Amino acid sequence: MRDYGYTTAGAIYLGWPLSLALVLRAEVQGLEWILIALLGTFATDTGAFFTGRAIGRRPLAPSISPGKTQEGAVGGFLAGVAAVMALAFWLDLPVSVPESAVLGALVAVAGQVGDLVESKIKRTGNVKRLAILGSTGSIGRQTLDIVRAFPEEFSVVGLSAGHNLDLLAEQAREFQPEAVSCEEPPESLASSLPPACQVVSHEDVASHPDADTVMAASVGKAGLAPILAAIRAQKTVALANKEPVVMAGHIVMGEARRHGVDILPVDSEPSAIWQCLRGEQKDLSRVVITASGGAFRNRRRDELATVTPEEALQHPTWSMGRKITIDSATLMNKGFEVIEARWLFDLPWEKIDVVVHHQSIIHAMCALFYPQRVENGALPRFNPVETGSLTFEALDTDRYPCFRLALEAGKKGATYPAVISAADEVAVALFLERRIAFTSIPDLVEDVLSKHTPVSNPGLEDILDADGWAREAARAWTGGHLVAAKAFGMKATKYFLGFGPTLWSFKRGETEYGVKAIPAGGFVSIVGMNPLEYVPPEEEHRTYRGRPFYQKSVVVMAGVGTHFIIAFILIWTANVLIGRPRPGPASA
Ligand SMILES: NC(=O)C1=CN([C@@H]2O[C@H](COP(=O)(O)OP(=O)(O)OC[C@H]3O[C@@H](n4cnc5c(N)ncnc54)[C@H](OP(=O)(O)O)[C@@H]3O)[C@@H](O)[C@H]2O)C=CC1
Ligand SMILES: CC(=O)[C@@H](O)[C@H](O)COP(=O)(O)O
Repeated sequence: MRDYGYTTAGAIYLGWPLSLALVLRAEVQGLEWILIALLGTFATDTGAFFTGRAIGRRPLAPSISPGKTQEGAVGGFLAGVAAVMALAFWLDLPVSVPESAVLGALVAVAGQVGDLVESKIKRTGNVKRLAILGSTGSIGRQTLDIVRAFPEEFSVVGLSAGHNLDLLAEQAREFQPEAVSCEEPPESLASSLPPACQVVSHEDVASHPDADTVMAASVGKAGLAPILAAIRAQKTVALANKEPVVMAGHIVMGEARRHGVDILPVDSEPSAIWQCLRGEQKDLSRVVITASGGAFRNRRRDELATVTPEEALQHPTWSMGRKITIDSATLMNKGFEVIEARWLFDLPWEKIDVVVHHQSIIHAMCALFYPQRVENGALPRFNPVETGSLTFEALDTDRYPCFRLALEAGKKGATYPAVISAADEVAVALFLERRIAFTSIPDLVEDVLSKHTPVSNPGLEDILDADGWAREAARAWTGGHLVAAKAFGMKATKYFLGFGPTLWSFKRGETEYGVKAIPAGGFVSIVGMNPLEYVPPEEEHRTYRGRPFYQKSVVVMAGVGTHFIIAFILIWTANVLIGRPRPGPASA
């Protein structure tokens, strides 16, 4: 009965006023009167939005639409009246100035009341108002596909992305959010957005007053601050972005408890656990997380040193973003999921097991519709006959050092999880840029972890410090091999200090030297570092790969030695410029 009621009311609410437009159109100057109604409403909305943003303080109707303010309502009213008066004059309508003012007032009030009614309908009808972090990524785009498929269930209030501004602007034009954020200067985006859409910070998108649910789908550490902002603003968080929980699980979950916020896992493994448990955690003896085994599950270990990023990005069952796909191939992703499960479900480590399950069937994803489950016709139905047999195998942890490292870091706690997350982010980026081999990912991560001085019971500041330190240490890992390479006649094509966009460079001989924007570490590119790289036959004798083992070792060790020298120079400089603390008299 209720559904019939809603359907009939919807048809009347939309159909009846629209039918009046047809009646109006048939009148003398009908088109002009319709224009007055439309443009007057548009001016009211725009005036309310900008006034509210600029000086809005006092809420107008917080239980219906928390984003609207009394100041905005006044600004909208004045803008509506002014617009209708100007239009009436310009379109030469048969009304006096006072009559056009009254007409403007009616349009402005009706427009704002209509807005509130719409908000009330959305609230009553349980429309979820989403802020999507990482909207241009794999999970973000899938989330928007769901919004497209179920427009009556969701509205989009905010979108946040990194650097893909074309797609972000396209999404904003389609979904008309109130706010967007990105990692580029606001002016590079603002002109391609709809007029009422503002560029704000990621935290502002996540805590937008009109949003009730935040889909956290940015990658790596980028999501940490926005997720905390969402929790503190008491939004429900649908969590795909696992790294913030890995880095700072005790802080994220502690804040969620303190603010009474639900964290709904989107990542398929914790989501499956969550759906099985449904709040019942008593007498749980074991949780099993499945691992696909990643892109190289059928490769021999001795083949892994030469695999390319393109091969590593071929996940056997999923199409996902680049970082998680590489993490899946190293099984760092599985280690992170164990840490994530430990925090999300408050489980002791010994109750979480991982098994290899090549078919990746034992998973689920339904956080957006929580607490309901909704069938999505766009997805293929599970067919057990077509799927065939499901297999489960023990995980060979020797084969996947990253899994072991993640678990060790998780169990040690302190700032180690933040360090492994940061070092892994850098290592994966370096591998994707072909600066290190696939097998160097665990070497780099282990080396950075081994150099870390942990802080126990870390606060957010300690975690951010550890993150920054680990990133620098990870970037420095590749630098400093140039001199030795040249000494052996290898062809070094680039030697840069720093990472990211090039600030300044010059070419001398066959090598480009320069400085990049992010002042941490550096790198050298030597021809033939990747055994599969194509090199013209006449240059083969100058490749890294063609050199005897001792020469390669010297080049590698020279990099390490350079780090010592840089560290020594930095400490010496600090001693000279700042001095050293003198022990004072002992106090009793
Ligand atoms: N893909 C999947 O199926 C699954 C993913 N996850 C997790 O979900 C998260 C997202 O994964 P996925 O969608 O694959 O990743 P993608 O790489 O496809 O997308 C990442 C998103 O984050 C944005 N982003 C990157 N850097 C920043 C930054 N500094 N500030 C703000 N936004 C940024 C990107 O923006 P832009 O592209 O504009 O630069 C993009 O929108 C990860 O933590 C992953 O582990 C979990 C389970 C499954
Ligand atoms: C789709 C999803 O949620 C990923 O976490 C996926 O499960 C990765 O699987 P593997 O790490 O087992 O390859």
